Amino acid sequence: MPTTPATVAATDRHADVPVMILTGPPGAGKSTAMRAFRRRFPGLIHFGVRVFFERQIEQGTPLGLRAKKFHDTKVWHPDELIFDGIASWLDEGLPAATRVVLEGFPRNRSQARALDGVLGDRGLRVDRLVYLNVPDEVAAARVMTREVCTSCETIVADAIPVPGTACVRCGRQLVRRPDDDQQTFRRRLARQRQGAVELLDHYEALGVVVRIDGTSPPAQVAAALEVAAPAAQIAARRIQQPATRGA
Ligand SMILES: Nc1ncnc2c1ncn2[C@@H]1O[C@H](COP(=O)(O)OP(=O)(O)O)[C@@H](O)[C@H]1O
Repeated sequence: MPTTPATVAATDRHADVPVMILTGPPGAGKSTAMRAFRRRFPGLIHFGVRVFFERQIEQGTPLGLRAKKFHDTKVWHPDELIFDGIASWLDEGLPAATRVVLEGFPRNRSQARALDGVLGDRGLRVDRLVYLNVPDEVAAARVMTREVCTSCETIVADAIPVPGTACVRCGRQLVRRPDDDQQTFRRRLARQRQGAVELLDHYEALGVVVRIDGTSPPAQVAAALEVAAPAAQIAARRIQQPATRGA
């Protein structure tokens, strides 16, 4: 898309909002680290494919209706649906956002390129990709004992899951995630590892990758994430570089 004065003005509106991707294998501790990170940065908007579409389904939105059949069959959502979701989420959240975090997304090079275009249309670009990594067996052990709250998304681990236990934070029911069975986990892990190679390659070429050891205690992971987070002023240089789609 050619850049005209009108599109430059439109895209520059969000030029000071830093964008971070937080990714890594299932069980690396992304959601846990994000809980601390969100508390630290008010005004942060946070996108995760699973949670975003679960909410859309609950609310019966047009995006939720499209997502339901993929959700029910545990099939990955098609890219077109995910990008429609991200675009609508960004357009709703950006006017009041202080920073943007995408968790567990994109998953491969083609999604990364498409994301760069969607962000570029809004004057944004990825300032940091944090890769939170753990060995496969650590990931497996964590995921097999993980329980999540049906209401506030608190995550509980390191205990033998007792279905029906109450959440310590809000008292609602804890459940196992439907995709946390051994077979689905192994499939997700293999696919994640495969996509990560080209994803890291893509963002390493842009000089934005930081790796964090997810086997460290949660407080240490949270501190490392805070250090890795892009500063708001990094984004200011984008004003000189109005985006062109697919560049
Ligand atoms: N640094 C950590 N050390 C030990 N256990 C952790 C750590 N971070 C997360 N966990 C636990 O591991 C499980 C997976 O964490 P979660 O944040 O849900 O991972 P992800 O979002 O990457 O799939 C959860 O049960 C969580 O409580």
